[in-house]
Amino acid sequence: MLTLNQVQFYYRKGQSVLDEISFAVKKREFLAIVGGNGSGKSTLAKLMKGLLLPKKGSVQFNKLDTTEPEVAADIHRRIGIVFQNPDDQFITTTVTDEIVFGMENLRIPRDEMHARLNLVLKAVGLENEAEAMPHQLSGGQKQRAAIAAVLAMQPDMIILDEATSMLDPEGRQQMLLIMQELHRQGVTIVHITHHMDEVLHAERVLLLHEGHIAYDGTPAVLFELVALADYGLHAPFAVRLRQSLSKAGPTAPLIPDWKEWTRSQWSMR
Ligand SMILES: Nc1ncnc2c1ncn2[C@@H]1O[C@H](COP(=O)(O)OP(=O)(O)OP(=O)(O)O)[C@@H](O)[C@H]1O
Repeated sequence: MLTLNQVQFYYRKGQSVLDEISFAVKKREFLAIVGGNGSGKSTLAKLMKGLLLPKKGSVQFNKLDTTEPEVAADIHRRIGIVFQNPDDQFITTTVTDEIVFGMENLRIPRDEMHARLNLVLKAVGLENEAEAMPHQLSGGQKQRAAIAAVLAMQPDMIILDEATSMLDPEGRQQMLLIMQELHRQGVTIVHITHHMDEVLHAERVLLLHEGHIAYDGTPAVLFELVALADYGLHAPFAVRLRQSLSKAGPTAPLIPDWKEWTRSQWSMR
């Protein structure tokens, strides 16, 4: 569906941000992309959406190069993106207008637009906020409104670029449930995050480090075999707890020494 082949990108010549990036996102896949600060995740998201073009190599959507002008319009409709800061993505004054805006650009007939509007509001649980102004919404509601606006275009793929990072635990949980449901319905999901517990929901994870792919595989193997601390990351709480308990062996007390355990977790960071 989306193929990156030997991609290199820099903002300033001689200062490569991404190098030799090759991977393919398969249709209906749930892919997570993780990496420390400045590892190139957002840059990669923009290359995948065709908002940036590679300096070397190629990004192809359904075998067509993102450098081709006619491919840009197709990608605009078929790959949606939701960014980190919900306040940066609203251009209209109500949730409904925000959702309708993209559809008007696509010249969707009025009846169809109305049907899609109701569908996407329901999908993200914002039926009662249809006429609300975006700035009146909570952080989680804003991100759900942003997803609804993207969904109304009926994309094949949604890229969420740290879209959960500014949300409280409940907001994050709701977003994860929406991602899982969309994935179940056949939408390809690319979830960029630094919350490692969210990676557990993905089928596959890419670890970016200093502009290179350091790992491409299942979350289970990543947590089991990769020294995440070397990449400025640490495994989810549940995985670390299990590893600590299994290290302690079968004779370990049922209630672990929490003080000792917490100390060891902090020293891993
Ligand atoms: N518009 C820009 N102009 C110049 N340099 C940039 C620009 N955007 C990003 N960079 C640089 O590119 C590198 C990768 O940044 P990017 O935002 O892609 O990383 P990231 O992994 O998403 O980081 P974070 O997790 O901190 O958001 C960083 O060194 C950053 O300073």
